[in-house]
Amino acid sequence: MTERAVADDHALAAELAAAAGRLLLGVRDEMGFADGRALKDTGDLRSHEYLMAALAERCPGDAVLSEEGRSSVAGKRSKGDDRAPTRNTGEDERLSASRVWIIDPLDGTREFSEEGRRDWAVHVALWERDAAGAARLSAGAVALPAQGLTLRTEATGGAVLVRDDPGEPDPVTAGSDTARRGLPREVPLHVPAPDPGKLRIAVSRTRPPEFVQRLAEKLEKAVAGGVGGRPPSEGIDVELVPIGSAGAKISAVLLGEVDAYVHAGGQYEWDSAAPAAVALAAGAHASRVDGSPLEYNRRDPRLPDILVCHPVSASTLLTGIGTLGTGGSGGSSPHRENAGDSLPD
Ligand SMILES: Nc1ncnc2c1ncn2[C@@H]1O[C@H](COP(=O)(O)O)[C@@H](OP(=O)(O)O)[C@H]1O
Ligand SMILES: [Mg+2]
Repeated sequence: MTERAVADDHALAAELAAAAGRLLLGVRDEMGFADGRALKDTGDLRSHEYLMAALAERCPGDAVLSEEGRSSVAGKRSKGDDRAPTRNTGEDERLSASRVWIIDPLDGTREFSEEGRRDWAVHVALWERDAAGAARLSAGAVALPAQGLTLRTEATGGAVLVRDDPGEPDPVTAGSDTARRGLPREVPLHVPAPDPGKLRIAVSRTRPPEFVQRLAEKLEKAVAGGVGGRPPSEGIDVELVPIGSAGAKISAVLLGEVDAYVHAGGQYEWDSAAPAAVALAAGAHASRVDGSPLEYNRRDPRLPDILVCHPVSASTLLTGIGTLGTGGSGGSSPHRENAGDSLPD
């Protein structure tokens, strides 16, 4: 059963992601950074509870898959908060639902707990199956609360960048965001093309896949097809850029701060659903590292690898990954489900 409580799922996703982001900034202010473990747990749990309650109120009847609602952490507690997390929709009900919200209440939990870091995010995505059975991510929003930004899909099919508060100087977002001040509150978001002959690839700060270094070396020597207009086999100047949070890395691609995000070796649907929805709406390439589509709302939520980039770079990166021989996920095939996925923080 589906009861629609809102006219615009895109606006709702952005509203909830941004509100959870404000809540998380408040948790940082309230707790400080002395006890990182407690800060991470409290942030995870409070954002989860906020989003679960908001979705139950605004979209009763929709299913929800949250990182923090997994049955495996049903007994998880945070210091100072002794409630168990609200559970996700049951698996069978979720798999037969036509609308499923896939949320990561705090992506980049580790960075959230480190003072001064801005690379953490809130992810809110909507997966829908239509009457003909076709499934897709239909809406998504990624809030970057410490950067004062939300990236979201919109009803007309594109994506927009929303600045939290264009008028007010914000000490947290001062720094590199100064140049953005004075821009309109909402601007269309289109993935920028890379500079010719250059590729900045975002990787995990703490778990960069081993094969990405080899990919960089391969691309620097020669490539099967040119990047950004550079002729084939000239080689590319590759820079690996460590950033925390899948949402922050994919946002960095869409904001032109890097040119690609490559990950393998473990991740879950909630880590990529919202940023992939926004990336696709912004005209980016987003796929598994073997080029197959990202699929969501499956029984097993592991989705261990991803490539996001401008379409002009996709074949070069996919070909480069393919020639490494191990597949992107560090095993015999990029599709190998890594039974050893480490549990997120
Ligand atoms: N090998 C792995 N196994 C499981 N999850 C992983 C993973 N590598 C990264 N992730 C998850 O992907 C998100 C981004 O990671 P990173 O910052 O290292 O790129 C994090 O989500 P959370 O912060 O929500 O736990 C992290 O837990
Ligand atoms: Mg995550």
